[in-house]
Amino acid sequence: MLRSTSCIPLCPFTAKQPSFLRTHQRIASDLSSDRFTLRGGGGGGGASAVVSSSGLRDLVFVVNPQGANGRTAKEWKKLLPYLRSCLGKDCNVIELLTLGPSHAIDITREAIRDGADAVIAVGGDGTLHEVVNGFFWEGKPVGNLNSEASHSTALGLIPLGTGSDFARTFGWNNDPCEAVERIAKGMRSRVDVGVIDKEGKDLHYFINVADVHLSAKAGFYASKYKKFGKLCYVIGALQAFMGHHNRDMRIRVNGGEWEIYPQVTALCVGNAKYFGGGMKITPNAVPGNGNLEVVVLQDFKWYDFVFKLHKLYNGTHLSVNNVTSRSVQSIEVEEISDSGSIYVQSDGEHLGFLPKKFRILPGAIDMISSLSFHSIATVNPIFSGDGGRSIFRLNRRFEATGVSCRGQNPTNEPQTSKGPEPENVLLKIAWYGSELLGIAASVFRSPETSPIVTGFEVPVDCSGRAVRVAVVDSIKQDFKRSYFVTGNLTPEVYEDKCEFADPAGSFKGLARFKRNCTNFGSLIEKSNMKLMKWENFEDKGVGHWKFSCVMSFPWKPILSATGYTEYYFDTGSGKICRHVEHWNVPKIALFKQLLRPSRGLVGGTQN
Ligand SMILES: Nc1ncnc2c1ncn2[C@@H]1O[C@H](COP(=O)(O)OP(=O)(O)OP(=O)(O)O)[C@@H](O)[C@H]1O
Repeated sequence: MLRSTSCIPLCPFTAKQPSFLRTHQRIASDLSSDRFTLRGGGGGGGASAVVSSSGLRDLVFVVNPQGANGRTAKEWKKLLPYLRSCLGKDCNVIELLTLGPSHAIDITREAIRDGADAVIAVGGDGTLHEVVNGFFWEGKPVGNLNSEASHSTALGLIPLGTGSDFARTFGWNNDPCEAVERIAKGMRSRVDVGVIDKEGKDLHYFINVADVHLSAKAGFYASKYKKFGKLCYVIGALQAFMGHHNRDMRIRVNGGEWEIYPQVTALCVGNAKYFGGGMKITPNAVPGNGNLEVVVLQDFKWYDFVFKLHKLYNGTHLSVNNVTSRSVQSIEVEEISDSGSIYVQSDGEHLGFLPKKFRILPGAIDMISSLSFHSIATVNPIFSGDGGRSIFRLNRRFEATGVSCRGQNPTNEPQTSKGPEPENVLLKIAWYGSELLGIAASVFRSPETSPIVTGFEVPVDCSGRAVRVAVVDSIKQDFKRSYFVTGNLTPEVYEDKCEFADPAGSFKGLARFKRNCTNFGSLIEKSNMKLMKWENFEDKGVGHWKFSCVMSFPWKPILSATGYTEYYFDTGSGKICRHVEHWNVPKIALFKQLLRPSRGLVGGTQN
């Protein structure tokens, strides 16, 4: 019986492996405790098991601690107490950390053989991809070794990766608490899986998007820059462009006639819609309709990407010249010159080079979802209770108790917008670009003229902590000085290494924040900032604000938004250690405001 809620140690894997497994493979569980049922592995997997013998459900969480450059491990650690409190009574929560690439495949196989009720990938698309591959062995689905077992193992996902593109198709964001709620509800739906092979050999499965040539090369390079977060996709794309040539290819759809596709830039085979950190590349793909959507970009030049990138992100590129889309059950792709150098990737993981055949396995896996996959025709998921069966009995308890996540008060907490807001790499570039521009512009500006608040003595309590009410009062004063645009804040109430985050990015350091504010302010003619409401919570204060300004560009655009800022207090010093801005206006709308000319004037502070 597995009743483990702690990480299980792992021992080396030595058994026969399928060809796509890479080195460093390990298999789950030194299950020395008699709480665990040990079983010999069949089908060449051989090894110990991760299974219970009680009536409780066994949920195996396969965690990639290296996902999102280590953020997955941190988020997972924070999530565990909540997860246990939600699921612990009805389920065995079995946590298995991967030790390296491909390990998740082995863990998954063993878990399925031992009858786990669900294997849940915790990490990004790469981890999900490996878990999906663990559902198969030598071209067949892995089965429960107990032939009398009545249930099949479901696939689950807690999306905590860099891109987490698969989750976007269903409107799941990277909020792990929502994912836990989904798992607790336990609705299942059949989901299609794509399979890739080369002349019937080297079978490899994908659940999101497989792609060929430029995008695959970009993904290959992007994987080397994950430490830069979502910027890795931009860097990867730039590197892939260097020396890139479009290539003539031949394709065969559903076993029909071979067709020539000249000058292919990229060919994408979608079981779901998004790849590359939010690009809606196969907008008509539905991971439960028994088809794959193939989108081919031909004869694209670098400037086509500059002018059409936004269309690729919002999924409107199918109307662009040289873009074709078709729904297929299988597609074979070969390069005409047969150079052997055309990259292929599946679910963002490098998978060698052409030629390859891609085909669909309809309804191959039972997936834990909160919706019917057949209903995902548009970006917004339609929640449906009839698409699956409930495997857990926690739903009512959730709703009745209103379990809060991370200590947040579900009624008082300002709500960030839910649902999908595709990350826009363009906006990221704009964000970093504007910061660089600001720095460059500041070189030509006269020295700082706005007064800097200094010498404020923060009152402290008997344990040396800054008095909360004084810190809050300083923030309110800073609002009166429009500190967002003047940089004129009370530095004494902030930690020097305070983290500043907004919808586009985050960084640490008060000095950098002040500099960015000042640089931003220098681009503004008039501004008006008002603190509308203040809320106090145990670990933070929340200021709700209204902001408008006229930018000093020749077309005088007006930016206008409401939002709120969370000010987290350091438990030791009592000072602000995190400053998190939330804009109620979607990023893309702000961007549009910036481009819109106006003659308008905004009453308020003259900067
Ligand atoms: N313990 C580990 N150490 C190093 N690499 C690992 C480990 N476990 C898994 N991996 C590899 O990490 C890679 C990336 O993982 P994952 O997809 O979870 O995160 P990500 O790349 O940040 O997210 P996304 O794919 O959504 O952009 C996978 O290719 C996987 O093989």
